[in-house]
Amino acid sequence: MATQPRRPLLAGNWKMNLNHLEAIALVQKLAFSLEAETFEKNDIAVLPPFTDLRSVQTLVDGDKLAVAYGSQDLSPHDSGAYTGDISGAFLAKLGCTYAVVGHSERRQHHAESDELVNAKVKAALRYELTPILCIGEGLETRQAGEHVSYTLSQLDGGMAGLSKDDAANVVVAYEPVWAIGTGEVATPDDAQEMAAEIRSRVGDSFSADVAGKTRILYGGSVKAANIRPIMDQPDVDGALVGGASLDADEFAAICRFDRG
Ligand SMILES: O=C[C@H](O)COP(=O)(O)O
Repeated sequence: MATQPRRPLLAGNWKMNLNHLEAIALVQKLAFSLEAETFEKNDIAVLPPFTDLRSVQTLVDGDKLAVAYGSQDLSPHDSGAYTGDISGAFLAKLGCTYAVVGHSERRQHHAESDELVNAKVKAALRYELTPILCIGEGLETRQAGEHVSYTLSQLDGGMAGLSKDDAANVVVAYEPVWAIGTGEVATPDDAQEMAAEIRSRVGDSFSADVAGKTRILYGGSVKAANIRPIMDQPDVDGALVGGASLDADEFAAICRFDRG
């Protein structure tokens, strides 16, 4: 296996789970159960609901924790008459490092198009938030053998119009929809196939240098028991974890992953 130049990222997407008090308890337990060496080798992040972010910020700042945090979405706009939306400016002020963009649940339940996702990627970058751009095919698309073209089309749409510098700051999360919350985990070969395709397309669209820097995560039913063979794939640089990130001990075990 080739030497990995990219720093692994293990990110826990809590989705619409855990209130701000539960958030404090989980982040405390996570941070204090992980060893310093885990934070030295891997980037660890939690992605709570918006309403938890101020509490997480206060905890992380107050106790000088090495856990990063971010949002699950953001507005494509900076400010104004957009009732219910949250600006990247607000998230940056709260100390967020990351913003998830284009999660399949937003694409499904909020009809988010590639154009909107692209605008959100750009909004995150305007505020120096690292977008975690989610892409991935549904079951029918995979069964039709069109998963590569479908997923790369989402990648092209999400990263359209970025400069090379901005593109290098995007984290791409490949999340096959059929593996999300289903217990159906993609095989390590599936994850590697798509991660390699994504890296290759980033190289074609931007440059080999950008492709070499781009972190590509796998997401979909990741648990401590199945992360190793997925993370052993040369183009997989981490995981976007849903359900298993709601349990501090389980997520800590995932975070301890060592690429070796
Ligand atoms: O963002 C996380 C993914 O949707 C994966 O969720 P899951 O680990 O519960 O399958």
